[in-house]
Amino acid sequence: SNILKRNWNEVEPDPNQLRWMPFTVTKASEKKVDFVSGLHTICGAGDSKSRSGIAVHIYTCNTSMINRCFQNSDGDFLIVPQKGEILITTEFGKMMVEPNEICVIQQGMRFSVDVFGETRGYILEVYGAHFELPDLGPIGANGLANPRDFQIPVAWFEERTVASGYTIINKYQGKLFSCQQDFSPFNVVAWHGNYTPYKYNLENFMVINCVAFDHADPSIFTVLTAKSTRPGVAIADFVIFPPRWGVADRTFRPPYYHRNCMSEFMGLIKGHYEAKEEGFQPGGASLHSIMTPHGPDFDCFEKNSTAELKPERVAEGTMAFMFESSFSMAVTKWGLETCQRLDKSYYKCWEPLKSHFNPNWRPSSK
Ligand SMILES: O=C(O)Cc1cc(O)ccc1O
Ligand SMILES: [Fe+2]
Repeated sequence: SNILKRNWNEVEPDPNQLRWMPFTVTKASEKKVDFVSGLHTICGAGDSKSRSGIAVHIYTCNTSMINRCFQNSDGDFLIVPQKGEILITTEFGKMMVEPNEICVIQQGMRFSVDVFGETRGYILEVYGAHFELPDLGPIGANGLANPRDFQIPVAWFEERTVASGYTIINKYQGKLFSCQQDFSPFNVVAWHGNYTPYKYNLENFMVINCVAFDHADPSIFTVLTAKSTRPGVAIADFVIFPPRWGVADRTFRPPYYHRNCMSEFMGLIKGHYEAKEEGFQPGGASLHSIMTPHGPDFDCFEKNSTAELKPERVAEGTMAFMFESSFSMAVTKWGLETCQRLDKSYYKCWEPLKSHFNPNWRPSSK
């Protein structure tokens, strides 16, 4: 696997807007790749040793893990399947996780992944913090991701001897180690407590959006957050762009053009992202780094500069998401070179932008 080996300085920093075409899934007939051998680190920052930082990984695989399991000693994994469901066996039981669902496997939990064909997804890893629901503030008692919709495994065990050897793979300080034993580690008969893996279906997200004017900060779409010690500044937020109604008056409804103090790594589970109908594809990704300008492409800008502002469905049939972090992320050599999926013409999507500013325009007195 292409797990980050040593540091975040393998390649020169690149502040440009970056976009990746869908990451390649190797065919099983060419080469068998399982969840662990198909893990690739694309970007991140910080360090698991000081318990501070994050990493974003892409997994692409075609084969189940057989008599092997994985344990991450460095942090928690938030897994976002994009293609193919994954059956995760953990010490707590099993979870089937499909695209449009997400799951969290915390630090140290051993798990094995079965797949059922070509499989791809995204992983947000945080060192030294756990994911939690965001504070709802003035939203109050309920909304966004509700606790009732999180599912945890039912205890399941096997007492299985593996004479040929069962391999435990341990990610420790960014490197993979392995050891062998002659039995399955999933021999936990019962458990209690609340340190468990869990999954969540993104369809259950109770979307809150602007109903008067202006474009709400997408933090309103936060599903889970890994908080830092500074209130309001997350280590990382997992944010989604679900199907919803757009009704704002006197407003350019798509995402605004902006630079900001967060790194925005985006992926697409299905459909089209509202700010980029073309080019940003399911199974691909983009990274807009701290203070790097970005926003809708030319086509989106033109369409929405003249569109009549009637109520309309936004993002129907799609699910884009963002790993948003206060860390300034480095991109790995795999991300920039080895994967060969970098879209070198990404910047061209903004080149035709024209100014529509008319200094003589006045609000009409209707
Ligand atoms: O950049 C993006 O596409 C993500 C995003 C969406 C939005 O609606 C407002 C701000 C923002 O960063
Ligand atoms: Fe943004």
